[in-house]
Amino acid sequence: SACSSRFVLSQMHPMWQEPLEVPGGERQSPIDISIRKSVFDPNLKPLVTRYDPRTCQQIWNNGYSFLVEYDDRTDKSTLHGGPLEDQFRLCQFHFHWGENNNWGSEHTVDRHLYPAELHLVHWNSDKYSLFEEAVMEDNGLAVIGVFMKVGKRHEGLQKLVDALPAVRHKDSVVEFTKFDPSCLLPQNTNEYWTYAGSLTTPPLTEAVTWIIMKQPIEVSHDQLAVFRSLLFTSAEEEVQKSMVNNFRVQQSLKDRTVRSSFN
Ligand SMILES: COc1ccc([C@H]2OC(=S)NC2=O)c(OC)c1
Ligand SMILES: [Zn+2]
Repeated sequence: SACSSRFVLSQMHPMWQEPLEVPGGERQSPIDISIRKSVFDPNLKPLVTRYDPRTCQQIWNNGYSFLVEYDDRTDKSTLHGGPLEDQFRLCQFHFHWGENNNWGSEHTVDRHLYPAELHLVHWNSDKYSLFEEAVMEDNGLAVIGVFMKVGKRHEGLQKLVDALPAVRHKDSVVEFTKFDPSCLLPQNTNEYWTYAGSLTTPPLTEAVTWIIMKQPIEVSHDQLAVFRSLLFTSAEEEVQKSMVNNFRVQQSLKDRTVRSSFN
């Protein structure tokens, strides 16, 4: 699918150096979400996700995370509502995690770190015709962030976990079909925070309307351990590096307000 835009991601390497200045740099992600500083907005609508598992295509290890990629050539898997004015098309989801269960998420809530964070990536198909176009526009992307905490095994995630050994190395791809990503959403999707932000890896473009779920999902310790068995490095490289700590450091809120859909 277009949304992986291989040229961009392939230039990344695990410990990419943070660029000192990002063009604009007024709305960078991730951030710490301060509950008491967020502002309740009663006009925020419920989120509406309509995902068709038949659009699920493959899993790709891009050397920074692993992406589950969807066919985004038609409006079959979509997101609208919440803070969004337009309809957005699902193109991929991926995760960020740590080397242990003490850290790994990109966003934090009152400085609380989760062991991992899921990103469901959508682009504005009302205004643009390709992910590559949308990624350069300030209303181009909508990413749903879901925190993951260690607890009971997540049955829906297990199908994905079982496929990961096939994409252990950077640039490996495996067919992966009929997966409904709504099974990875918490049961309550009406409580979320939303703010204007950016991609958290190069190109770091300030194109993302963030929708961060208040309720985390539970996954087991063993399921997270399989994430950590992935490698940043390709099969040819002599020194293999575990794919862990693939998260960006927190960015300044600057002149932004985080809104909440709940009081
Ligand atoms: C070119 O496509 C990209 C590039 C980077 C990211 C990073 O930004 C966030 S958010 N997570 C990431 O890993 C991306 O995710 C939507 C998509
Ligand atoms: Zn991400």
